[in-house]
Amino acid sequence: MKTLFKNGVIITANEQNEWFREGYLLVEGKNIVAVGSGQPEQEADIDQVIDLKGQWVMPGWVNTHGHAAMSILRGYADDAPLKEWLEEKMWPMEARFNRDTVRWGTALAVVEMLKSGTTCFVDMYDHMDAVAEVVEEAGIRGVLARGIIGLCSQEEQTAKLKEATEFARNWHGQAEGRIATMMAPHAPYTCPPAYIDRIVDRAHQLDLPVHIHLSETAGEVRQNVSQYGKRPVPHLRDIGVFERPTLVAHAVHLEEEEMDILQEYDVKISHNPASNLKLGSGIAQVPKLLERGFRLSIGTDSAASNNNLDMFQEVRLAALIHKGVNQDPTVVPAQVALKMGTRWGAECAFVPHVGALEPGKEADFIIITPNQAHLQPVHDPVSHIVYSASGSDVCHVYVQGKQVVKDGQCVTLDEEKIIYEANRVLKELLQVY
Ligand SMILES: CSC[C@H]1O[C@@H](n2cnc3c(O)ncnc32)[C@H](O)[C@@H]1O
Ligand SMILES: [Zn+2]
Repeated sequence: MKTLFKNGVIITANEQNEWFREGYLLVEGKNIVAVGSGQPEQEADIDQVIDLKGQWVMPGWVNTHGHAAMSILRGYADDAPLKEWLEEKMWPMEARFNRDTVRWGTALAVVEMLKSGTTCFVDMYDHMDAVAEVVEEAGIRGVLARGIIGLCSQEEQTAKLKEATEFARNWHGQAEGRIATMMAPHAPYTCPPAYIDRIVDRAHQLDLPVHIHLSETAGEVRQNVSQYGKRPVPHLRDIGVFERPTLVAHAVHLEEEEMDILQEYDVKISHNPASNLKLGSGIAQVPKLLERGFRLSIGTDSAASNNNLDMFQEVRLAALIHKGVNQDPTVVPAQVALKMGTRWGAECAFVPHVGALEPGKEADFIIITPNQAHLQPVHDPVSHIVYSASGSDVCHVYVQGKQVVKDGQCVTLDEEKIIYEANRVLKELLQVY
């Protein structure tokens, strides 16, 4: 099946740094087969032609860090620092989560993400079979890992590792290739070094990347130094984590030598500005990292610390906050922010076959209607996407060439039922609490 999307404004961060052009996108099955300016030379063998009438087409956002099921806890505990928020609020509630809680919390998050233009998300959580089933049904793309907290007995550690391994093995490549898996020790402060070593060994055996929280707060860095005599980056390097392709979340508190190490091992970074602000964790040194050549990505973290999953808002924040902090409006320009949310996001999530509109990539893209007061007049669509648009401007979403959002509504999931079920599972949680 070949579908031609014509008369659009094609917006993408390509390697030539051409940002947009009036033209067309040709999709065959799962893949983009042609992108061009003006009209295609011939339409003879095309099955379906969609006239975009000037609408904007861009790659779907890649959200490189989150915990989807925690949307159940959105607004449950605000205005607390990470340690207290985790230990006194999140972990006691999560201890009561079951497969059903995770299923409906994740479905709620996936509807929110798809409707706001995210076509791929990275997720670290528990009951991951339920997450993978939602991904399969929704038609979204997911890079999924069973998050492992090792503050428990040897027996429990072994059981968690077995579960993570089975999940990673069973689901990698499933859902027509839309699911990829990783191994995810939660953080250096929740996993003893010997346990991280075992998890990384398993990642080697399965040939999978590693995903881990890193240096989110100054407190955890201090704890790492007093417990292990090293800051978290050399600590993880010495355990051997970075011998695997690794994606770290946050990376707020880094010294120059730690940046050197991350660069030496080509470690990928997910920048989570809203969560870092809301939990009072700090602000990552994004301009410095970009200057060093890191191809950074952006993540929302969970709806319990953000408190939404709209990548337009996250990308806008990433573009704005560093200008203010550094008193320099030239840092993180709109084009770089767009790359972080799309092409570089895909690289950091180890799905380089998406994240851009070019032949050879899979057809994960979104369509935005620019005929709205807040998106007019148009000097530069990239500017409007980063600084003016929001998730509610997304009309249509395609993943692997298949439409999953039509006229702003998710066509693969039943939003009304999901909202009902999410409220039901929350009520059940609160009753036993
Ligand atoms: C073991 S599943 C994932 C685990 O991570 C917790 N979590 C959520 N947000 C954060 C964050 O910003 N830093 C560290 N850990 C976080 C979540 O509550 C789950 O327990
Ligand atoms: Zn997290």
